[in-house]
Amino acid sequence: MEYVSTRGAAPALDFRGATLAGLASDGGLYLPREWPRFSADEIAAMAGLPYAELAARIMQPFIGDAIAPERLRELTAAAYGRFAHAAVTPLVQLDERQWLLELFHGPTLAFKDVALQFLGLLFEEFLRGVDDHLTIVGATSGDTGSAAIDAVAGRAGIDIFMLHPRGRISDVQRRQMTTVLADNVHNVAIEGSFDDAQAFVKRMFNDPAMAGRFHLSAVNSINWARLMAQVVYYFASALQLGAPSRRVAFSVPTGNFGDVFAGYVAARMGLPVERLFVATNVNDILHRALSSGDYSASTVTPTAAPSMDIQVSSNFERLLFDLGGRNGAALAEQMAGFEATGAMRLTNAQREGAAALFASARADADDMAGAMRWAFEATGQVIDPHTAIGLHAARKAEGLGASVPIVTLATAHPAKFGDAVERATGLRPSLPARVGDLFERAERCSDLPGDYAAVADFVAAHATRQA
Ligand SMILES: Cc1ncc(COP(=O)(O)O)c(C=O)c1O
Ligand SMILES: N[C@@H](CCOP(=O)(O)O)C(=O)O
Repeated sequence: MEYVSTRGAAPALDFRGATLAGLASDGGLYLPREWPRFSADEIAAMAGLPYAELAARIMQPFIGDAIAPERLRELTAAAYGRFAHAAVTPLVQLDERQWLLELFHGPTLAFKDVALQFLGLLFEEFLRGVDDHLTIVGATSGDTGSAAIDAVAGRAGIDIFMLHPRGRISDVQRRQMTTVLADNVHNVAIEGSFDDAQAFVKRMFNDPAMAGRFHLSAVNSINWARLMAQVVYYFASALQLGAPSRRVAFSVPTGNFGDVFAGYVAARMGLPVERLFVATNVNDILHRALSSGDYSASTVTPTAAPSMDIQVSSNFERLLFDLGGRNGAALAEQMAGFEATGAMRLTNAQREGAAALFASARADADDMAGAMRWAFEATGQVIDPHTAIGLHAARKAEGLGASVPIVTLATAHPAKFGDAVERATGLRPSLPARVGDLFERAERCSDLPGDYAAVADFVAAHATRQA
């Protein structure tokens, strides 16, 4: 399988190249040249497969001959063997129509583990026996950071630098990163928002002084391999609910548009997805873009769902590229306009294409707390604030046939956001034993100003090997 950049100017790469590169050299994001498709019979034949086997089946067409099928099955078995639930991503029924897809049974309690446990193994696989060293630079609003650090801490041939916005993530999220003291892990708290951190990361990939000197790589969802692994749980849940004979809708708490784009990919591969609900908090650029075509960033407002406090959604570019006829030059121009002014309008083709599958909803603080309360009081489920935003959208969903179930992606364990859950429900969820004595451990983190040069100097000073 060949991968092309959304901005059309970077060289096409194979799966290994796209995974190790992360971001394309023209500033674009890699996508497969075409979508592999499964027939209804092929999808039906996947029903009942163990998760690791299903993952290998779904991902093989994207990976091609970069990894042999037997080896891929070994890697997925190792990645998903670390999950605390035998089903890996179990489904829980809330009422006749509403379901939760629990994605937080991995080591760091958020959906990011599903892709990052696998990506850590992929990096190791691709670096084995070659003289190479990766300098991973990432940005996190709380969950990607801990999942990526867990996946690569102590691995040979890798340094990881993880930027988070100081004071804007929960204590559990921060400690899950800063208490990992492996030599190859560097946590950096910057002054500013997640968007600032993400902008520094992207700038570094396009800074010859850094990209020419280090083999930079990405663990954020700008890396295609992240999204590919997230496609699997759409298939897993839909199959359990009767796909391919039955259509299924999903409601996805959304920030960087990675998770919901994985749902779009599942639909392009043949999964009968009736609708994808893009659920945002008050940082609602995606809701505005999908409902009125206005993609304009404003200041990030801190909320009780901090992982979704995002205004510049990296993966939206992938959707605009795919819906806009895959014209890299036109998209590069559209994105350059956005980068210069902070605003852009979707074209008619992009709006109409999106409207065929996506709908959107925005939840404010009361909506979010209300959904947490409803889940607890009506169904006995304690859910986290991000999941609550998805559930709010799912419960408001209109225009779906009576037989269509709605699956809300439960993206984080409620104990990661204990204060907000307790405020809404009166119950404080306890941390699962697998995260250990998080609050007893020492922390290590460097504070930096919200300044690109300071971040680049820090990475250059601490990276252990140049390219
Ligand atoms: C708990 C949680 N829910 C939802 C999201 C949004 O996912 P995405 O950025 O893929 O849209 C994130 C962060 O990405 C998150 O950490
Ligand atoms: N919510 C994320 C933000 C980064 O998203 P990613 O999926 O692009 O890595 C986080 O928790 O860090």
